[in-house]
Amino acid sequence: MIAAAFRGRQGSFALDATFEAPGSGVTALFGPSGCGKTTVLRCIAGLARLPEGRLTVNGETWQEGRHFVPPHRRAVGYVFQEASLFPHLSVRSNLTFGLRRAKGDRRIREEEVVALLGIAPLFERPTTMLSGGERQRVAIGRALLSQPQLLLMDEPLSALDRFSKDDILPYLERLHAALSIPVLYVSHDIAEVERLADTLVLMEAGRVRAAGPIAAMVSDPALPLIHMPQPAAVIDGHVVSTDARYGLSEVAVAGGRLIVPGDLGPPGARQRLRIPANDVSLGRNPPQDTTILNALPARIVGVEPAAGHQMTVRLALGPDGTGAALLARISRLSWDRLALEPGQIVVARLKAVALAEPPAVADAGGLRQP
Ligand SMILES: Nc1ncnc2c1ncn2[C@@H]1O[C@H](COP(=O)(O)OP(=O)(O)OP(=O)(O)O)[C@@H](O)[C@H]1O
Repeated sequence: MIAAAFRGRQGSFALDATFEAPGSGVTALFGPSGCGKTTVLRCIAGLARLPEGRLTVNGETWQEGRHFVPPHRRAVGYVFQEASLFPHLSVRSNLTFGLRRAKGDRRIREEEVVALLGIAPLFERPTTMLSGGERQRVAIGRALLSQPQLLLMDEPLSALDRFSKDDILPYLERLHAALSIPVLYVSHDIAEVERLADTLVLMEAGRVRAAGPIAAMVSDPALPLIHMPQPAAVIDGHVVSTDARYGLSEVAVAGGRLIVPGDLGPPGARQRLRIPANDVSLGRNPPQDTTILNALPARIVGVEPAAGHQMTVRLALGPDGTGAALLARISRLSWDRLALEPGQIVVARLKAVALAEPPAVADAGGLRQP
């Protein structure tokens, strides 16, 4: 468990941020530019010290009153927007530098990090001959090999172009699945956060507006996320079966089963599904003669007005309407024509189910501690 509370000023900026994050998994700090996300990470790393601060990380107190553990004594891995690799060293030597900084037990093993991030083919290259995405993978590897208790990532993808982002995201997803240490991940890209995070800390103007499990936060009508132009539901599930002939997998989620493109791994493998509200339509009856693969019963929980005479309908999957939260963006006209109202059981039709598909690299499951 990470418990943080930082209060004070940096120049004209006032920070008053208090939150708790689980001791494992990815916690995203999300909010508009200038709301204080980087400042919070710097306080956690000990690079900034506000007059009032309290920080405990998995039972160790790093800051309280006058007690302040200096940055070099905090077991923190820090990955920045632009990878700051040593230009005169090869990839291998950059990684070894991380290992040399390691204190205490070497819980995170080099072979595992290399496999997880797909770095082996890059070993002998000078870092000046890497793409942006490759540089970030090496920077993440180096940070992990310093054996941190906590990994801090500050917009690690924001300096990358779309292609490099798409290249590196699956590696981050694998990292997430294999890593036992907690990750604090700063981003202002909600789609990225929805793919990676378990917990969301929503910041606004130096304060924490709300914090909690991401699936609940993205569909909470009291929070701004559902009111954004392209809201999406986040649903975690596990693979039930795969069908090689059709290139599909069946994923069980609370309240139903979804058919998803691709081979998503063996039965039992966990999968995160991100379902944009614009890809969900509603009907009163099961569809007939349609190419849509996923049509599931769901209960209308509530409805929020959206721009352009549209509505965002909040749903709970399952014939009894108690399953995972789903969102549908429909026109006001459709809502009236179908005479929809909260409490009704409807059929949600999912046009596409985007999800986090892990890359085909060697297994690095050993990273997870027992
Ligand atoms: N050392 C400093 N002295 C004075 N002001 C600072 C200092 N560091 C940051 N700020 C200001 O504090 C505010 C919060 O900055 P911060 O970088 O933490 O925001 P952010 O949410 O990470 O933004 P972004 O998403 O753009 O990176 C900004 O207004 C910034 O200009």
